[in-house]
Amino acid sequence: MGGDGKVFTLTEVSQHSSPQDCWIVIEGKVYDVTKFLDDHPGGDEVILTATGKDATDDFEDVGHSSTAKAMLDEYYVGDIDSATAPTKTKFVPPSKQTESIQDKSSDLVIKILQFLVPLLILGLALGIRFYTKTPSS
Ligand code: HEM
Repeated sequence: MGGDGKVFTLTEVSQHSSPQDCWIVIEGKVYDVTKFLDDHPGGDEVILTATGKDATDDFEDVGHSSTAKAMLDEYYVGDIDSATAPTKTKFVPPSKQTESIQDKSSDLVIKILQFLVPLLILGLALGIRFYTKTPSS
Protein backbone atom coordinates (compact mmCIF):
# COMPACT_ATOMS: atom_id res chain seq x y z
CA MET A 1 0.00 0.00 0.00
CA GLY A 2 1.06 3.54 -0.65
CA GLY A 3 0.83 4.71 2.97
CA ASP A 4 3.74 5.69 5.17
CA GLY A 5 2.56 3.69 8.16
CA LYS A 6 1.34 6.67 10.16
CA VAL A 7 -1.07 6.06 13.03
CA PHE A 8 -3.80 8.61 13.66
CA THR A 9 -6.20 9.00 16.55
CA LEU A 10 -9.90 9.37 15.82
CA THR A 11 -9.70 12.97 17.07
CA GLU A 12 -7.05 13.74 14.47
CA VAL A 13 -9.11 12.12 11.74
CA SER A 14 -12.22 14.07 12.83
CA GLN A 15 -10.41 17.28 12.01
CA HIS A 16 -10.61 16.37 8.33
CA SER A 17 -14.36 16.43 7.79
CA SER A 18 -14.89 19.08 5.16
CA PRO A 19 -15.22 18.94 1.37
CA GLN A 20 -11.82 20.68 1.18
CA ASP A 21 -10.16 18.15 3.47
CA CYS A 22 -11.90 14.83 3.96
CA TRP A 23 -10.59 11.69 5.65
CA ILE A 24 -12.51 8.51 6.34
CA VAL A 25 -11.79 5.35 8.33
CA ILE A 26 -12.55 1.94 6.84
CA GLU A 27 -11.43 -1.32 8.44
CA GLY A 28 -8.81 0.34 10.62
CA LYS A 29 -7.28 2.30 7.75
CA VAL A 30 -7.37 6.04 7.18
CA TYR A 31 -8.09 7.38 3.70
CA ASP A 32 -7.76 10.94 2.44
CA VAL A 33 -10.61 11.02 -0.08
CA THR A 34 -10.66 14.79 -0.64
CA LYS A 35 -9.78 14.42 -4.31
CA PHE A 36 -12.25 11.59 -4.74
CA LEU A 37 -15.33 13.38 -3.37
CA ASP A 38 -16.35 14.88 -6.73
CA ASP A 39 -15.84 11.56 -8.50
CA HIS A 40 -17.75 9.36 -6.06
CA PRO A 41 -20.72 7.72 -7.83
CA GLY A 42 -22.68 7.93 -4.55
CA GLY A 43 -21.99 11.65 -4.17
CA ASP A 44 -19.84 13.63 -1.73
CA GLU A 45 -22.61 14.05 0.84
CA VAL A 46 -22.64 10.40 1.98
CA ILE A 47 -18.87 10.33 2.37
CA LEU A 48 -18.88 13.57 4.36
CA THR A 49 -21.44 12.16 6.79
CA ALA A 50 -19.15 9.14 7.28
CA THR A 51 -16.23 11.24 8.57
CA GLY A 52 -15.05 11.41 12.18
CA LYS A 53 -15.99 7.81 12.91
CA ASP A 54 -15.38 4.25 11.83
CA ALA A 55 -17.11 4.25 8.43
CA THR A 56 -16.62 0.52 7.83
CA ASP A 57 -20.30 -0.33 8.32
CA ASP A 58 -21.45 2.58 6.12
CA PHE A 59 -19.05 1.49 3.40
CA GLU A 60 -20.00 -2.19 3.66
CA ASP A 61 -23.75 -1.55 3.84
CA VAL A 62 -23.69 -0.06 0.35
CA GLY A 63 -22.30 -3.31 -1.03
CA HIS A 64 -19.45 -1.58 -2.81
CA SER A 65 -17.97 -3.52 -5.72
CA SER A 66 -14.50 -4.99 -5.61
CA THR A 67 -13.50 -2.19 -7.98
CA ALA A 68 -14.65 0.30 -5.33
CA LYS A 69 -12.66 -1.57 -2.66
CA ALA A 70 -9.57 -1.62 -4.84
CA MET A 71 -9.86 2.16 -5.29
CA LEU A 72 -9.34 2.63 -1.54
CA ASP A 73 -5.61 1.87 -1.78
CA GLU A 74 -5.04 5.00 -3.79
CA TYR A 75 -6.23 7.19 -0.91
CA TYR A 76 -4.57 5.34 1.98
CA VAL A 77 -2.66 7.67 4.31
CA GLY A 78 -2.22 5.60 7.48
CA ASP A 79 -3.86 3.52 10.18
CA ILE A 80 -6.26 4.41 12.96
CA ASP A 81 -5.15 4.11 16.58
CA SER A 82 -7.56 1.30 17.44
CA ALA A 83 -7.69 2.40 21.09
CA THR A 84 -9.40 5.62 19.96
CA ALA A 85 -11.69 3.95 17.43
CA PRO A 86 -12.15 0.24 18.03
CA THR A 87 -13.18 -1.28 14.72
CA LYS A 88 -16.85 -2.03 15.06
CA THR A 89 -16.84 -4.99 12.73
CA LYS A 90 -14.72 -7.05 15.14
CA PHE A 91 -17.29 -6.62 17.90
CA VAL A 92 -20.41 -7.23 15.86
CA PRO A 93 -20.65 -11.03 16.33
CA PRO A 94 -20.65 -11.03 20.18
CA SER A 95 -23.09 -8.11 20.38
CA LYS A 96 -25.34 -9.79 17.85
CA GLN A 97 -25.19 -12.93 19.97
CA THR A 98 -26.30 -11.19 23.15
CA GLU A 99 -28.98 -9.41 21.19
CA SER A 100 -30.38 -12.66 19.90
CA ILE A 101 -30.23 -14.25 23.36
CA GLN A 102 -32.21 -11.32 24.72
CA ASP A 103 -34.52 -11.57 21.72
CA LYS A 104 -35.08 -15.25 22.42
CA SER A 105 -36.07 -14.73 26.04
CA SER A 106 -38.50 -11.94 25.16
CA ASP A 107 -39.79 -14.13 22.30
CA LEU A 108 -40.53 -16.82 24.85
CA VAL A 109 -42.48 -14.42 27.06
CA ILE A 110 -44.54 -13.34 24.04
CA LYS A 111 -45.19 -16.96 23.07
CA ILE A 112 -46.36 -17.81 26.58
CA LEU A 113 -48.63 -14.77 26.58
CA GLN A 114 -49.98 -15.66 23.15
CA PHE A 115 -50.88 -19.06 24.59
CA LEU A 116 -52.26 -17.87 27.92
CA VAL A 117 -54.33 -14.86 26.87
CA PRO A 118 -56.82 -16.81 24.67
CA LEU A 119 -57.10 -19.43 27.43
CA LEU A 120 -57.89 -16.70 29.97
CA ILE A 121 -60.53 -15.20 27.68
CA LEU A 122 -62.04 -18.64 27.09
CA GLY A 123 -62.06 -19.36 30.83
CA LEU A 124 -63.68 -16.00 31.49
CA ALA A 125 -66.35 -16.61 28.87
CA LEU A 126 -67.12 -20.08 30.24
CA GLY A 127 -67.19 -18.67 33.78
CA ILE A 128 -69.63 -15.92 32.84
CA ARG A 129 -71.79 -18.38 31.00
CA PHE A 130 -71.77 -20.76 33.96
CA TYR A 131 -72.76 -18.11 36.48
CA THR A 132 -75.36 -16.33 34.32
CA LYS A 133 -76.99 -19.45 32.98
CA THR A 134 -80.68 -19.56 33.84
CA PRO A 135 -81.22 -22.67 35.88
CA SER A 136 -83.03 -25.18 33.73
CA SER A 137 -85.45 -27.39 35.43
C1 HEM B 1 -12.92 5.93 -0.38
C2 HEM B 1 -14.12 5.48 -0.13
C3 HEM B 1 -15.11 5.12 -1.21
C4 HEM B 1 -14.90 4.68 -2.49
C5 HEM B 1 -13.59 4.43 -3.20
C6 HEM B 1 -16.22 4.49 -3.07
C7 HEM B 1 -16.44 4.07 -4.37
C8 HEM B 1 -17.67 3.86 -4.91
C9 HEM B 1 -17.91 3.34 -6.24
C10 HEM B 1 -16.82 2.95 -7.24
C11 HEM B 1 -19.25 3.28 -6.42
C12 HEM B 1 -20.00 2.76 -7.66
C13 HEM B 1 -20.63 1.41 -7.39
C14 HEM B 1 -19.60 0.35 -7.06
O1 HEM B 1 -18.63 0.19 -7.82
O2 HEM B 1 -19.77 -0.31 -6.01
C15 HEM B 1 -19.87 3.78 -5.21
C16 HEM B 1 -21.22 3.89 -5.01
C17 HEM B 1 -21.80 4.30 -3.83
N1 HEM B 1 -21.15 4.67 -2.68
FE1 HEM B 1 -19.18 4.74 -2.42
N2 HEM B 1 -17.17 4.80 -2.14
C18 HEM B 1 -16.53 5.19 -0.99
C19 HEM B 1 -17.10 5.55 0.20
C20 HEM B 1 -18.45 5.56 0.45
C21 HEM B 1 -19.06 5.82 1.73
C22 HEM B 1 -18.29 6.09 3.02
C23 HEM B 1 -20.41 5.74 1.53
C24 HEM B 1 -21.54 5.91 2.50
C25 HEM B 1 -21.47 6.43 3.66
C26 HEM B 1 -20.64 5.47 0.14
C27 HEM B 1 -21.87 5.35 -0.44
C28 HEM B 1 -22.10 4.99 -1.74
C29 HEM B 1 -23.41 4.84 -2.31
C30 HEM B 1 -24.74 5.12 -1.61
C31 HEM B 1 -23.22 4.40 -3.62
C32 HEM B 1 -24.32 4.03 -4.61
C33 HEM B 1 -24.55 5.10 -5.61
C34 HEM B 1 -25.64 4.71 -6.56
O3 HEM B 1 -25.82 3.48 -6.83
O4 HEM B 1 -26.30 5.59 -7.07
N3 HEM B 1 -19.42 5.35 -0.50
N4 HEM B 1 -18.88 4.13 -4.31
